[in-house]
Amino acid sequence: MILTVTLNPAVDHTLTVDDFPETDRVARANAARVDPGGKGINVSKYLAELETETVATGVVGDFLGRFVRDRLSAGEIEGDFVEIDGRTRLNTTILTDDAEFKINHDGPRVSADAIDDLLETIERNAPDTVVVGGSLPPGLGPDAIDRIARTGDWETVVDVGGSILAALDASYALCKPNREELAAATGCSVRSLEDCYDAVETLRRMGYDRVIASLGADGAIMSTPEECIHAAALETEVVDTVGAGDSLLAGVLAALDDGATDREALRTGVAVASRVVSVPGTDIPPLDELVGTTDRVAISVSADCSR
Ligand SMILES: O=P(O)(O)OC[C@@]1(O)O[C@H](CO)[C@@H](O)[C@@H]1O
Repeated sequence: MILTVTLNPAVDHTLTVDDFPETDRVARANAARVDPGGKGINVSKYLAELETETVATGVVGDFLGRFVRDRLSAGEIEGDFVEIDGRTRLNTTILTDDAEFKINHDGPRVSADAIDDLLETIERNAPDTVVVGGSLPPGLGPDAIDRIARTGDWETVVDVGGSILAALDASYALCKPNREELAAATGCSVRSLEDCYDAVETLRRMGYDRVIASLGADGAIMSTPEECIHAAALETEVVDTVGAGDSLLAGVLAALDDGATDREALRTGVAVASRVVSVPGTDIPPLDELVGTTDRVAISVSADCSR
């Protein structure tokens, strides 16, 4: 079972406007939606839609925390959260015809005691894999993630910011940086695809067994001890990129859990992400239509990333 940990969950508020707000004018949104979010929670949402067994954990509080719990259970996504005194944050996305703006709140203060409760929760669920996703709320440092990785014999996967990736020092089976996070974690320039290959290798040398870099329109790279795979993105009409990286990771993990090879798993991840960017918010589109699209994901393979 794949358990996800979101240390800083969010309610994602997505507003669609015709024109972006101007100074001193009220902008009117013609569509709005709210979704339970935060990177780990999104991974669980997509895993559940892909029929992979998952439990979402993390720390939630107050009415927005209740919303996260309630919406997950209404969607039949198993949750097992630790309650805190603070209020789960509200993150806002504004979509216009041709642009996307995202404002993320820091989130409530979380104490180290909440991590003790969380560790108990994780152990009780006996996962094979633990995915820690998203930012750290005020009060917690990278050592909270290292504690999670060191507590059990599960494999730990991280989808966290670049500075956190650089600071972690437990053993990690996989990390999934985006382009910005790759640059921040390694100090490498990541303008070209070649730069990304180099940065991915640097990250593997920093101790991550596998690295999957999500590169938006440039697709994704997966580097393993055996090979380095690039998968091109599928052409699709992009409505909202929020959650794209989470869905790529969920697609890869679901396929690996089903016994797929790394190459097939990366193709599935890219196909899932290409579908998810076609809907607003961190909504879960039906993913059964994926059949057939994974074959369309073009891949190229090399013996290693350092070419
Ligand atoms: O502030 P963080 O934790 O880095 O990111 C939080 C977030 O932007 O990530 C998800 C999309 O990946 C959203 O559901 C959520 O609002």
